[in-house]
Amino acid sequence: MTYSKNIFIPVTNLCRNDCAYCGFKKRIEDGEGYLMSPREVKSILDQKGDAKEALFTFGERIEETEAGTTLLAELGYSKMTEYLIDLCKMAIERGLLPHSNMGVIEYDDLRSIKPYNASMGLMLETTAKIKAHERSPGKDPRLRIEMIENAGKLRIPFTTGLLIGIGERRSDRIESLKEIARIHEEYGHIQEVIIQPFHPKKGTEMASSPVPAFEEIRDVVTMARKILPEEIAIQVPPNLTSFEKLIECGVTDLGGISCVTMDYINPEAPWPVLEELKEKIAPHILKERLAIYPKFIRKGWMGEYVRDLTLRYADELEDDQRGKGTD
Ligand SMILES: O=c1nc2n(C[C@H](O)[C@H](O)[C@H](O)CO)c3cc(O)ccc3cc-2c(=O)[nH]1
Ligand SMILES: C[C@H]1O[C@@H](n2cnc3c(N)ncnc32)[C@H](O)[C@@H]1O
Ligand code: MET
Ligand code: SF4
Repeated sequence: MTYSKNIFIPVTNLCRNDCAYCGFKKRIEDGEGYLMSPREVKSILDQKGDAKEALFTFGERIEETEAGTTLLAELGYSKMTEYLIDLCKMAIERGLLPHSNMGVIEYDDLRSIKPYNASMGLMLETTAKIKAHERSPGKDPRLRIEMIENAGKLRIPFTTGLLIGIGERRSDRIESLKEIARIHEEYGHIQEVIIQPFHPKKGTEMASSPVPAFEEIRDVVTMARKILPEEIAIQVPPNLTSFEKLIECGVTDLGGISCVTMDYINPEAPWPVLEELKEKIAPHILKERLAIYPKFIRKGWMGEYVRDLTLRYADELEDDQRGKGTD
């Protein structure tokens, strides 16, 4: 069972979309929306401890909102990708491998940030047209599929996944998994697929929708293991699932775990302590990995500015894990 030691940087909670389940997105008008300044980001990066990954998360395309454009301009940028590049440079200088999830962005934007990232992510969520996405143009499955394909064309090691319990049917889950398998067959860049259960958030439209039953998550994981090629890891978040009971169905990864920052998307769900994780999965072994999987390190698919750091960390992990076998 693998995991990545990360720190979570929620760069902005402004967003052009409005997903009915999301408690992360906030509005300037309500006094809760923000765009972090470089100084704020720096202060999080400086608390990194032994983390090796910086997870940059965003609401989508804030340039398309008036408040977003204004706040970016105040920092001296006209595009979020330009700002992200500077944040990635800060992370790399401090020994962190960037993994960015900006939501749906254009091919040229993706290309511009690739050199500064070890890997990137975008949840497909579902191929179905659902009510929870009716105010979210960026959740059109065609756009998401296109972006995941673009990442493949650019040889970006990629994380995607399904969000379970947002109004999709079982047949939609199967179709979504088959779609990811199809894309991977063409480009070979998917390193992991997250099976993420919906968790209700106070004050959102889906605040009283039920969480998916454990049996449903187990069913999706089991189908994922059958539909996806063996080389793709299946990830479940350890703070939202009984991951130890899913090992037999094919879960091999717990994603990013932070000792410093909380899960800003699911703030009500604290990260488990590593020692507890180890006990829970025994006799299986918990093993640290990087934001980019070994296969893609061998292929040299990381961005050029994270190459040296990636190789150094890969060596270090290999040395640590030889003999010891754990940690
Ligand atoms: O690419 C993504 N990575 C997500 N990750 C990152 C993921 O866990 C790891 O950082 C990747 O596995 C890196 O390879 C999360 C990490 C958290 O700590 C909390 C939530 C997420 C959610 C996502 C996500 O939606 N997309
Ligand atoms: C970072 C990822 O978190 C997921 N996400 C957004 N809102 C929720 C929620 N209420 N419960 C679980 N996951 C959520 C989205 O799929 C996003 O891509
Ligand atoms: N807004 C992006 C998405 O939904 C990134 C994470 S959600 C806070 O895909
Ligand atoms: S889930 Fe992502 S895209 Fe949807 S509203 Fe929240 S931040 Fe925006």
